[in-house]
Amino acid sequence: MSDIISQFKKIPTTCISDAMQGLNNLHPAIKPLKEQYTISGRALTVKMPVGDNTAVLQAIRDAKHGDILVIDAKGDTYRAIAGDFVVGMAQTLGIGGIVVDGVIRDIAGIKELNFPVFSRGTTVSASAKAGAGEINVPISCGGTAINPGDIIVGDVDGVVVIPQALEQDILESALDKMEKDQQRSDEISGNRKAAIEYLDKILSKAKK
Ligand SMILES: O=C([O-])CC(=O)C(=O)O
Ligand SMILES: [Mg+2]
Repeated sequence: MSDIISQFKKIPTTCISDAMQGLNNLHPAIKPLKEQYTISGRALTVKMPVGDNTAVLQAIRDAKHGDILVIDAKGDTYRAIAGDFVVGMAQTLGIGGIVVDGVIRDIAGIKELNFPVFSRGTTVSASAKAGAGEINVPISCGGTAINPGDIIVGDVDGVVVIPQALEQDILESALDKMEKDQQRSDEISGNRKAAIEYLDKILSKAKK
């Protein structure tokens, strides 16, 4: 895992989101299949028509080790973009995780694989393999623009996208935010006097 990818992996998505003024998070309905799943890697983007997962298979075939498949399935919740067989192949070929603005199926089998999938949930019906779709093009996923190579970080709170051109600056601000959050908790949590002082300070500033 490259250095910047492993550094982002240690930062909660909430701090990364704060470093981007809350602008680049996917729709919060896109959640990990298991709470403990985390992902951090570069986006291999997939644009597919509703109900045709050919481009997902192409992306799995072409992915580099550690890539995160980010799939624009238009928010469709009727046709699964993959089940345990397709997800198993993604795992076998070294993909780092799957994020989809859509749904999956065979979730008992996918949970057994222990492979991180973030989706809108599950369904029963599969997609056709009709040959449409594109990979490695700019997409919109969960209401957010994503370009191939952007950094994707996901955890129990959701998924954030770090645009490639800004990644070093965002890393620094997110690390700073994480440290400040920790300091604030250490000083204030469980301390009644410090909590009242903190609230009074924020409230008086907000009401000016
Ligand atoms: O084959 C598909 O597209 C979906 C499926 O059931 C699997 O991957 O197990
Ligand atoms: Mg299946």
